[in-house]
Parts: sequence; C-alpha cells; structure tokens
Amino acid sequence: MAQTEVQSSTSTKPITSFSPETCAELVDKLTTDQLLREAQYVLDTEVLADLFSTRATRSGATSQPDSKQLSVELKSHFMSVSDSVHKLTLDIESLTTGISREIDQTAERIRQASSEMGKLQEHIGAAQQLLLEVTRTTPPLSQNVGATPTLSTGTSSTPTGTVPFEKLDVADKFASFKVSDLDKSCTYDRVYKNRRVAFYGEYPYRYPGGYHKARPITDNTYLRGIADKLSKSYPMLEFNSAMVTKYDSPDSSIPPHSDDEECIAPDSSIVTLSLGSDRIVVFRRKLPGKYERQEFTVKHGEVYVMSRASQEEWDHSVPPVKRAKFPGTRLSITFRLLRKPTIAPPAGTPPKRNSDTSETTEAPIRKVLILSDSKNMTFDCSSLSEPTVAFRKNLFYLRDLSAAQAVNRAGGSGLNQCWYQRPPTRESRPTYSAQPPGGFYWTF
Ligand SMILES: O=C(O)CCC(=O)C(=O)O
Ligand SMILES: [Fe+2]
Repeated sequence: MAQTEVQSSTSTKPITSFSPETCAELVDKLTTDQLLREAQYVLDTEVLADLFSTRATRSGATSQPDSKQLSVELKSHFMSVSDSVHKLTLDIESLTTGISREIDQTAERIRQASSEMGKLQEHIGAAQQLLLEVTRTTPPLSQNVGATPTLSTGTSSTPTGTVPFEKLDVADKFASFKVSDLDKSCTYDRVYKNRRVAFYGEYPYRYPGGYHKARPITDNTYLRGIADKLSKSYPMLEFNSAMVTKYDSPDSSIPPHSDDEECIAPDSSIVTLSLGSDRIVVFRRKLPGKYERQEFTVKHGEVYVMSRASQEEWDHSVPPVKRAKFPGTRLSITFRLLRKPTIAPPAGTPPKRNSDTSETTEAPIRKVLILSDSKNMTFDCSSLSEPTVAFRKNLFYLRDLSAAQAVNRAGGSGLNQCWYQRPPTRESRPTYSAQPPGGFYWTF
C-alpha cells in the first residue's frame, strides 16, 4: 500500500502512516470475511465517490448526499443503464436478423448466379466445340468461294482449292421479276455475235473485248428495283454495277472466261441473277493434262455467286444449247463491285478475250428515224442510248436497235413510228422498202 492515508470500513477515522510491514501484519491478522468486506468497501466507496464527485461537479453541489439518496440514485442509474442495454440488445437482435436475412438472400443469389454460370460455361463449351469443328472443316477464307455463311451451299466443294460458285438461298424473292419487262427496260450498249449486253454502273467496265462507259443505274428503273431488292435482302453483297446479258436464242452463249479484271474490286464477289429460260452454266478448272468440269442448270429467279478467288482457278461459260430443251429467252444480271479508274481508258478498240474470237467488238452506230405527226412530237428519248443526236426532233443515232424498238412499242397507234437506217455506202444509194418488214423497217 503506497497510500499515506486510508479509510477503514471498521473505523471512520483515517489511519495514518502505517509502514508496509505493519500493513502486512494487520492484513495477516484479518479473517477472510473481514478482508473481503474491506475490499468491497474500498471498491464501493471508490465507485460512489467517483459518481458523487462527477454529479457534484455538474450540479455545483458541495455537500455530500446521504447514503440512502445515493443508493436511490445509483439504482435509477443502473436501471437506466440496464434499460439501454436491453434496447441495445433488441436493436442488435433485429440487426442480426436483418443481416442474416440479407446473407440468406445473397447466398441464394450467388447460388443462382453460379448455376447460370454453369449453364453459360456449357454453352461456351458447345460453341467452342462447334468453332473447332467449323475450323476443321472449312477451307481457308481466300480459297472459299462465297465465304459468307448466309450463302447456302448449292454445290459440292472440291477436296482442294476453291469451289467455283455458290447458290444464294433466295427462295422466290426474285421470281416475280419478268424477263420481258427487264428486256424492255434495257438499252443494250454492246451487241456481240451471240448475245447483247446492257451495262449500268458508277464506273466504266473494261474487259478483254469490251468496254462500257459508266451509266447511272437510275437510267433503268426496273433494273434498279431488282438491284435494290438484292442489296436490301443481302446487305453483305457489295456492288456498284449491273450488267444485263441477253441470250435470246438457244444459240446465244458466252464463251469460257474469268471475271478477273483489274477494275473489279479485289476480293469482291460477282453475283448473277438469272431470269427467263433455264440455261446451263459450265465451270472448268485447268488441272495437269485435263480440265475438271462442273456444271449446273440455273433457273428463273436463281442467284449464284462467284468469288474473286474462284476466278483465278476456274473459268465459266454459258454454252449454246438445244432448242427443244431450252426454248426461251434468258437474261442474266451480273452485279460487280468496280473500282474507280485511275487512268483514262486507252483509245481504240480493246483487245479481244482469247476465247472470245467469235464476237464482234462494238455494235455499229445506226441512224434511227422516228416519225411523228405534228400533234405528237414528244418521245421518251431516255431509253435511247448514246451517242444520241437529234435532228429536227426525228433522227437519232443509235448502237442498239432495241431502244428504237422500245420507242416504237411505246408509240402505239402508228403516230410515232421508227425506222432503222443502215449507213449508206458509196456503192449503194439508200433504198426504201415500200412495206418494211414488221411494218416498221426502212432500209437504204
Ligand atoms: O449469264 C451468266 O450466267 C454469266 C454471265 C457472265 O459470265 C458474265 O457476264 O461475265
Ligand atoms: Fe462471267
């Protein structure tokens, strides 16, 4: 004990200055009960004294309260403490309940998420499996003709190299377009021995044996309707030109060739829509010492696609056929993506395709005389092809007679009639047939 003054429960007087040894002796003499009582007293007194001094300081009181009042206050103090503890316990209980509910809900969410995750992983696994399978069975992109998954396979793929073409799964989308309507709408700007061609495109198209100037597709509303439908239905097919080829008899044909010109955008596909009579399209691939051959019959409303890569390996043709089997007219429209030319086209006649020797180069310009009565001098000249020069409203120079025929048809009742005029030669003066063949033919 380091105190110099202590209070004993047994004596109200302070006991002063006991040495530690004396204290030890005194303590030795006390019974256990006495010791406990002493200890309790010291404790109580210290607590009460503390409380008292705090209250006294707060209220400014100086006198000590009696023990009864003190005990009442103590009791009320403990009651309020125990009240708070009770409230706290309740709060803690309700918090614990809330928290454990949250924990339960979170655990449920985690359980659901992990089950979703399991399913997702299954899907990912299946997709990876599929991808592996596709990678294993698909040839490299550069070798694959369509290379577009939306194209349906209409042909067998060869074990090595490219497939020559792929049919587009168009159902009956283009079946309602009529070969006669398209024919009427076209102004053919090149006439070959066995076919005629009308080209419409943003940029000119040059190929061995042929050259077509740019001509807006808006010039031909029927063709434009077809092109719009194609690009709306298959936006992945990119093109800026449409070339109509007319096969008007079973002898009409196009010889073997590849559409691999520089002016065609690299890696773009060539899309062909067929209208009218069925025809056979033949593909050949040069192998050592022989040709590999594939062919298919293309029908009205069908579309086939050839990749640029396939053009490097295969050529294609539409050969002449037997009349009995393929009696009618066929028009094909080939859609290409052409590049803007960087240099002006060389002057003169372009060289012929090696395999295309049977063809004429360019249709000769012919004069067409169109007669009208004085009341009806207007013609729909939009269908007349270049170079079109009108003299006194009646005379046009044309390469393509079908345009004049179209005007003729449009003319109707005979008020507007047109005659074709062959260029006069030195030897022969123009002759006029009194009764032109077909009623509308006038020769020199
Ligand atoms: O008429 C066809 O189907 C083919 C036409 C063609 O090969 C072409 O215009 O280059
Ligand atoms: Fe072609």
